[in-house]
Amino acid sequence: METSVLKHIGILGGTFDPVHLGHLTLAQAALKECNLDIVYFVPAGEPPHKNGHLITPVEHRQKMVELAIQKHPFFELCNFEITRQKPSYTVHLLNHLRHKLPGTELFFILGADSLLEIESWYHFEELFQLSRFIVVKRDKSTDTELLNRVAFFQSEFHASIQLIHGVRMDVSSSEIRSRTAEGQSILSMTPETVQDYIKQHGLYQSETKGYANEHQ
Ligand SMILES: Nc1ncnc2c1ncn2[C@@H]1O[C@H](COP(=O)(O)OP(=O)(O)OP(=O)(O)O)[C@@H](O)[C@H]1O
Ligand SMILES: O=C(O)c1ccc[n+]([C@@H]2O[C@H](COP(=O)([O-])O)[C@@H](O)[C@H]2O)c1
Repeated sequence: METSVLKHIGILGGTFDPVHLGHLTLAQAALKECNLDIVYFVPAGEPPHKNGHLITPVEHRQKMVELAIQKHPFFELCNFEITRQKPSYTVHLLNHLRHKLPGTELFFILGADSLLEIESWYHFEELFQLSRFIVVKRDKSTDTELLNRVAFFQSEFHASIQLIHGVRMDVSSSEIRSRTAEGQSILSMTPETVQDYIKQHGLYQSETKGYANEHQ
């Protein structure tokens, strides 16, 4: 899409190991409710905080995102964090987009679980100056906890945070990985094209390893 006509750009960063319907629902809800022109999906080359499991090589994660969004006219892949310096700090991504896309408003999209941890992110105060935030509640946080944090970020850092309610999709990448490892179905958790890719490449065969068999 021609970037000069874009005014409101949504950015959904993630490990996407693998991408799933929760991500797509989140992006769709943000697009609609916040009048975004486009949502960029940004796979993290080296996710700063994901050290619980071995991350699948980014080429696979990127390909699965491409397959998941290929038919959606307002979703696009942004490969900035794949090609650039590691680890994938969001402050670098947002600074890059600010310079590349002057005159546009950036909206970083994230689940409430991520917002509640944002103070541990690299240069987190700067994030609130660079972008607005769109946050959707997942399952763990209570409303009070979330609302308190939002109020704190607004008063302390002049953050612009828009909460989206009523979008609830209880699916996670970790559940897909563990179900795949146990040989259970992941039907209706991620698009069919992604399910086929996971099968074809033998991803997530063991619970502790994210690597494809071909990389072991
Ligand atoms: N089901 C969901 N509903 C709302 N937001 C989600 C959902 N799944 C992921 N997100 C958000 O999408 C972003 C990227 O998520 P990520 O790629 O880490 O997926 P994940 O399902 O959380 O992975 P994992 O289970 O491995 O922790 C984060 O901001 C996260 O909060
Ligand atoms: O910048 C940071 O320090 C930072 C720390 C944790 C997560 N992030 C970003 O938050 C997004 C979601 O991360 P994750 O780990 O839930 O996939 C993704 O774009 C990460 O790069 C960013």
